[in-house]
Amino acid sequence: MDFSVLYIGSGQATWNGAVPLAKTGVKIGVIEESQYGGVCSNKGCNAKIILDKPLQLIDQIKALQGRGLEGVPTVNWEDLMAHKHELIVPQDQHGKDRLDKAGITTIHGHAEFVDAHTVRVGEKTVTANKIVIATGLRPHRLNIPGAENFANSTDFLSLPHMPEHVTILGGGFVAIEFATIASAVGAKVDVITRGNQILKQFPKEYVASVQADLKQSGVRFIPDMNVAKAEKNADGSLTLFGPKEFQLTTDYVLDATGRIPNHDQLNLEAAGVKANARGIEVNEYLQTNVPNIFAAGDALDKSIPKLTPTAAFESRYLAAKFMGTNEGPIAYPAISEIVFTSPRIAQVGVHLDEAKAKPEQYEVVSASYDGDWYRQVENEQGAKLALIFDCQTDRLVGAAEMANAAEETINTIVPYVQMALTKEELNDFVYVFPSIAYTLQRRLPLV
Ligand SMILES: Cc1cc2nc3c(=O)[nH]c(=O)nc-3n(C[C@H](O)[C@H](O)[C@H](O)COP(=O)(O)OP(=O)(O)OC[C@H]3O[C@@H](n4cnc5c(N)ncnc54)[C@H](O)[C@@H]3O)c2cc1C
Ligand SMILES: NC(=O)c1ccc[n+]([C@@H]2O[C@H](COP(=O)([O-])OP(=O)(O)OC[C@H]3O[C@@H](n4cnc5c(N)ncnc54)[C@H](O)[C@@H]3O)[C@@H](O)[C@H]2O)c1
Repeated sequence: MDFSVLYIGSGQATWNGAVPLAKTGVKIGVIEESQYGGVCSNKGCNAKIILDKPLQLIDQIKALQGRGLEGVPTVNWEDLMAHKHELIVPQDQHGKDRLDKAGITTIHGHAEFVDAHTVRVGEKTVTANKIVIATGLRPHRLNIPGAENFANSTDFLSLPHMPEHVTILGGGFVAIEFATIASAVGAKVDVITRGNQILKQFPKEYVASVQADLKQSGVRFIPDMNVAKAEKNADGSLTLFGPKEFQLTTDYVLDATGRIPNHDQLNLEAAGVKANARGIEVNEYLQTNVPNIFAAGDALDKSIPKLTPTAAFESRYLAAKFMGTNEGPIAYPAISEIVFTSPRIAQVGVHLDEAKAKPEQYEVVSASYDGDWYRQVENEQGAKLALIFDCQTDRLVGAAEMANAAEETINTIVPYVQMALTKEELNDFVYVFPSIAYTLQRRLPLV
């Protein structure tokens, strides 16, 4: 065999585990058809946050107008994009260097199964004892006439100039994060959804508040609309058509209707690996129905969110399994997630809406930060936190926050939920002061 372990794909689901595994002397190969490091490093989280962060700063500066700050900076999208390119373009090479340095063999090209131990890349075939499918997702494209004129998230993240009028299809993460960015940069933004709810996995109350803020800043939401076709006009604009004579002309359409697995291009049948429209089917050891073939990351059919930290966790789990240091099934910790709106919404563990629906099982301790002196320093209005306790054990099982720094608060809470601390134990920490985490402790039920 050419390799002990062969990974297909080089994203978070691969390198987090492959690098430490290679350091133990295991012979590893990685096949990547596009950029090393995968979506997050090259066309996902990292690029998005570079474009988002300065816009969040502007919001914070706006909140302090007349309170010591005068004048609001304007965004120069072209310069911001150049800054993004400067940081993101080298990621492909960094991704390859990381693998090279660990002694991993990299192969650039499209991988397809020949059989359960053999993979073809162009003219070449390679063999391995174990194979990990970590091929991720690609943008879904609406199946309607004219959809070839729509942009996807990768296009938006390299948009050279912000169009005057941006229309976004979908109400998930990409749709709402990119609507936030486009609107803050000054575009007129429409968000068209086939249902009437956006960001379904986040607390309804917080989502309604963020949506109201977006509306206030000019974003127009068009719910319950299935766009049926698009036509390109002579001036380059696009006209969308829908039922009940719906018609909308815009400069740019972003198709943010989700992401689909790449496994349909792997010739899985040759290896006999089972998969469905959601991803590769695995057991609790991330093993497919073919014993020497495993899968990790976004490529999986899984119920937990398809995110960078979950892909990285699965990658490390598989490496530990291959090293023989973890023989057990995968045991996911409390999962946290965030949507980068302004303010952010973040959560960990049991979801707030589920807790509210089951008062006999969960106690919800809600707190508003309004009036909190440290939030007044930044004049932040409307920030909210909810802590969720299990009624029987009195232990913390979840939390949600809507605030500018929600990522930091929720990260502070992640270990508490993971360790299922009691209210008393939550008070046994001494934080630096003044700080966001200290503010959080002031919101705990016993204080
Ligand atoms: C716009 C956007 C923003 C995001 N923001 C966040 C965020 O803020 N926080 C967060 O946690 N997550 C975010 N995500 C999700 C995150 O990027 C993914 O969960 C993560 O990248 C999954 O890693 P992965 O290794 O499973 O897959 P990927 O990163 O998709 O890697 C799979 C790799 O496999 C390669 N590949 C596929 N098929 C083949 C083949 N046949 N042969 C060879 N190579 C192949 C692909 O080229 C790709 O490089 C975002 C995603 C997008 C699109
Ligand atoms: N902050 C973050 O962690 C972050 C940010 C961006 C993306 N991501 C990840 O990237 C992935 C993709 O995000 P996304 O926003 O593309 O997908 P998504 O699944 O979050 O949202 C897709 C949206 O498109 C709608 N939709 C689906 N099919 C449709 C159709 N035929 N017609 C009209 N609307 C349709 C859905 O109702 C939903 O509102 C997710 O796995 C997400 O976890 C995460």
